[in-house]
Amino acid sequence: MMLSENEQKIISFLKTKGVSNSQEISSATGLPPSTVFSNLKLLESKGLVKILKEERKKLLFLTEEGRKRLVEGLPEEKLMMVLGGQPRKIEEVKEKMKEDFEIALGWARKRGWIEIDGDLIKPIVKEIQAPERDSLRALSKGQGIDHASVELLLKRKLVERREDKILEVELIKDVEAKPVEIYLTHEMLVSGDWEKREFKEYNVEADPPFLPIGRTHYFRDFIERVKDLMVSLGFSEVSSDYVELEFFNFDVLFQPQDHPAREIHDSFVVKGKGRLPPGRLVEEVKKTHETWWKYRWSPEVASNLVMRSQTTATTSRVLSRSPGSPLRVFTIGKVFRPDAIDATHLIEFHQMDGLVIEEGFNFRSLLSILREIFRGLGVKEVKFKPGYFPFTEPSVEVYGYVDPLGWVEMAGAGLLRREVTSPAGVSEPAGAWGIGIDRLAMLFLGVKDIRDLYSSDIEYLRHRRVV
Ligand SMILES: N[C@@H](Cc1ccccc1)C(=O)O
Repeated sequence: MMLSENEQKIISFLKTKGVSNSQEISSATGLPPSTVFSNLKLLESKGLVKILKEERKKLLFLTEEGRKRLVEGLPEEKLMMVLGGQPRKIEEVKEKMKEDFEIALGWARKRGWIEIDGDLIKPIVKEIQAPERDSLRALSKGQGIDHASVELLLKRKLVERREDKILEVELIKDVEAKPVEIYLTHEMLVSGDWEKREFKEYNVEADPPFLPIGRTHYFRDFIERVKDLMVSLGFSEVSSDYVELEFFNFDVLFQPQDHPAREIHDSFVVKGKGRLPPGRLVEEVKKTHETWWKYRWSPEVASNLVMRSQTTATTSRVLSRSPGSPLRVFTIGKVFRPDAIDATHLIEFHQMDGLVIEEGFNFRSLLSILREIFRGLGVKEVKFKPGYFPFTEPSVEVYGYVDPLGWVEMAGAGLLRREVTSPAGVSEPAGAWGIGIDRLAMLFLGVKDIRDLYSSDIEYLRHRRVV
């Protein structure tokens, strides 16, 4: 029977134990777990060991830092060495300890090992022993440690919890193995020695170690695809900040300050005030509100800051720059609204707003663009219902048909009112819409809980199939 050096190491350890597991074998032989796995699979295929159990467990591993500290000592231990039982100048110690100085000082003080006196560090105790060192040593030998010690090591980032596979195995056949070579070396070739040696055979069926590859978050990916679609329809992307003036989130969009329409959806208020934009726009907006809504428009209210509650705020910022025509822009990003969080509601979610300004643009052109967008998104049938938004007239709600749910509300849209375009100096007709992106993503990606769209759980993301 031909056994490699690693296989022999494992076999001789198993001879002493009979039954063992991959973790124990790894710490006893010093072989990394992935090597132990592949060799155990090999040994199984040779009929020497039997795999009794294969399970996944969260295990503690020394971090790189932990391995370093195990060998070199913890920073506070080093500090005590540097002091060597004598008071020493802070500057001098700092010089010697370099980047470890701060941490060392913190822990040594916390443990009551030193005291600071003027510009001196004085040792208080002689015998020092950081308990972490023992814990690290025990762990590296595969021994268990108590809960408090684990917590301490985790806190100091000396260990981390990782999920790993464990194989429980039994030695079922005793073998006297003769050594085989794993590597064909330059020397063997030169001397011709290779002819006399035996080499380890390849096992193409052995499990390789699992190598996770980085990839884009699936919701990010979906958003990118929506962007691609919009660009392919001739739209350019625009964006603006999450923290927004009420002015752009509401006033420019003709939502009066003293009207319940302002609270058509609640918004998060941000402390402080923003600055209204220079130029004629503020005057024009004030005039429009006072003429049509008949109240005294307040620049104070308009300067309040909110977390934008709709990406239509970005649209109103574009308008405020009197962009000219023809214009086709879109924006996709987060909006914020207070709500009770559950499987279908979050306090932050995504919208995709669009704006078209074009000579001759009308309601029919708007519906046709919306049809085109939804077709591009994979929604085959759409239906329009009259709707209401303070800034559009006429307004529609867009419903899309999705199996097996039926008709689902997906967007709001309309032609921007003169009261919105005129103050911004836009004289051509303009169409706008806002599409709820999370809902769409959930439907297309088969996600049942909206919170999963924002998940950072590596296991979940790794195993999620991208549709
Ligand atoms: N901003 C509106 C949607 C909308 C955008 C643009 C035009 C009309 C409606 C909402 O959040 O509900």
